[in-house]
Amino acid sequence: MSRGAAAPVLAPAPAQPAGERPGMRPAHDLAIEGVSRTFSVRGTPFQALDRVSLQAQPGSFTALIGPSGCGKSTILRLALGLDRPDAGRILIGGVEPREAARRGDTGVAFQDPALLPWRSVAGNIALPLDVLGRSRRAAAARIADLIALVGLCGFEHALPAELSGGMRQRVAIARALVTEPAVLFLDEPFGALDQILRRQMTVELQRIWLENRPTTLFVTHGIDEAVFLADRVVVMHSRPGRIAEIVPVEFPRPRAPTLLSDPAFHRLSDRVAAALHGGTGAP
Ligand SMILES: Nc1ncnc2c1ncn2[C@@H]1O[C@H](COP(=O)(O)OP(=O)(O)OP(=O)(O)O)[C@@H](O)[C@H]1O
Repeated sequence: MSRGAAAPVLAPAPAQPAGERPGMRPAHDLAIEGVSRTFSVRGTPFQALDRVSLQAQPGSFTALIGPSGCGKSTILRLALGLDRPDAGRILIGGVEPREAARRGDTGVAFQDPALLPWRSVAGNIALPLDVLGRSRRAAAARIADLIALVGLCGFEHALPAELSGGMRQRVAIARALVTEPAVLFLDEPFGALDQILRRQMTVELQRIWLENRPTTLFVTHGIDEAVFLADRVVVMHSRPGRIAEIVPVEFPRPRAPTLLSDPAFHRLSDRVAAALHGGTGAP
């Protein structure tokens, strides 16, 4: 579905019109429909996901938060076509995840940036193009743009060992964007960073996302970063993994770092915390 098509049920429209640049591919919608997944753990069935349904409108930013083991990464693995659901289905722009991945319509960054140590910054960013058999030369301008976008000008030829943790994570985000994905998946991309860097990267991610506006599903344990970045926070509970509540976030964009100390921000964060802890608000 192209940007501007009729809105599916759950996702709110992005607060501002998407800032498309010439040549950018339009964002796709993401439809997770009644997805269940049971694993076998030492011969005993373990239901990781129970009928999870979620619709994300093109260009929307959804944060997914929940206790450890509630199935957040499992949802991402299914949406990336790395695993298959037992029931239900996932469609990305109307096609199955494996087909979307084959077309380069999905991009992903994980907590561990997993850069190839022998490749430069530019070489690591180009990796998905190599995997898809696309010309790196044709994408040279795109790679240079991404290096500027993530603030790494001057480090094009640096090796991962020569970068800080935050710089490596920026490379991973640029790599996730190199195919101009219509849907971007981020699995705790700042989970390994210290608190100060994590906050800086949260603000940076907003800037990067506003440039491209891919439909984004952002998995995090951080309530602050979920509320700061997202159009809505999807709260999951575990055993079995399911959606407990969806909290809309209506602060206008771009959101300034001062929002983090705004009483309205704290009220919303408290609401997410209460949903997370079963309505009790207990830590
Ligand atoms: N391949 C697998 N085989 C068996 N069990 C699995 C497999 N993958 C995931 N699980 C189980 O499914 C549940 C959900 O795992 P998942 O990694 O999706 O959780 P999560 O919410 O991402 O957790 P965290 O926040 O700790 O990363 C866990 O109990 C996990 O042990």
